[in-house]
Amino acid sequence: MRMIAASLRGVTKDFGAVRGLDDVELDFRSGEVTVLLGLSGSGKSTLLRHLNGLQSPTAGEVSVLGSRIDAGDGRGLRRLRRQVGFIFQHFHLVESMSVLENVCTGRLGALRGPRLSLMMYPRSVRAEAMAQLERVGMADRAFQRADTLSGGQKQRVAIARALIQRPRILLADEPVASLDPVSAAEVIDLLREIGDEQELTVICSLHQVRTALDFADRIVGLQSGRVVLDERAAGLTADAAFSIYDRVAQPDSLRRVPALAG
Ligand SMILES: Nc1ncnc2c1ncn2[C@@H]1O[C@H](COP(=O)(O)OP(=O)(O)OP(=O)(O)O)[C@@H](O)[C@H]1O
Repeated sequence: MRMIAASLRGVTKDFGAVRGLDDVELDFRSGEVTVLLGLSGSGKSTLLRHLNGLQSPTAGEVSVLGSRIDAGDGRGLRRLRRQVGFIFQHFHLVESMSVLENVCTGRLGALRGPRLSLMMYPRSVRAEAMAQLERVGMADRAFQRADTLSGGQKQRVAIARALIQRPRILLADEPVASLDPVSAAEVIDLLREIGDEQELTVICSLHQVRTALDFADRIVGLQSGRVVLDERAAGLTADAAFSIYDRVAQPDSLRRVPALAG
């Protein structure tokens, strides 16, 4: 029986009059790859941000690795966050820094004081950053500036930066949305391989339904902040997965907070 790595209990998130998440109840099992599907605005990013404490729920509880991430003090939150890697659509690398230094920044949370250059990182961190770059196939680019890389290469570096944190959970918010199909497939394959090797709990939002079915162990479909589908990927047909998009009405059907609805 797999442990629960993270859970949301009755999580609702309101942004003023807009409900971003609506009574979400989910457990994420350790070592499992879950893909979040849903239209733009359905709440995928909001859900991911709740799992690393970037956002707090309006109601409900979020637990990560056995601790409440929504209710901890600053120190507890930082400790938990170190175990949760985050990969973004637009990579969020420091473009003017070398690839190697970008990866080293993934360790900043565990080091005291600022690091103004690569040589200010301990040798052990630099060696580990290089090992992570080897793992993602980017070691030969270590001393290049990040802004000289292609999108697929940047995402590999961003993965290495997340891995140097030694996370137990890896969150990925549309990690291939900015990539060409070949680079996207390579990045998805890499995430799956690394997830399996390191027994990471991976929670990833995607817009590519067929890729999601190949990549994931489990598919969660969101619609206007609600979970409308929660199935093992292996038992799910593409038609059933696509149906979460069919069932949605017009984009202006964003659910309103009842008390404020006109
Ligand atoms: N900081 C915010 N302030 C106000 N509204 C927000 C904020 N963040 C999200 N929302 C709203 O919450 C809802 C869910 O947004 P979210 O970004 O989670 O959707 P998404 O499924 O990730 O969309 P996409 O696929 O475009 O990234 C949307 O209606 C969005 O406009």
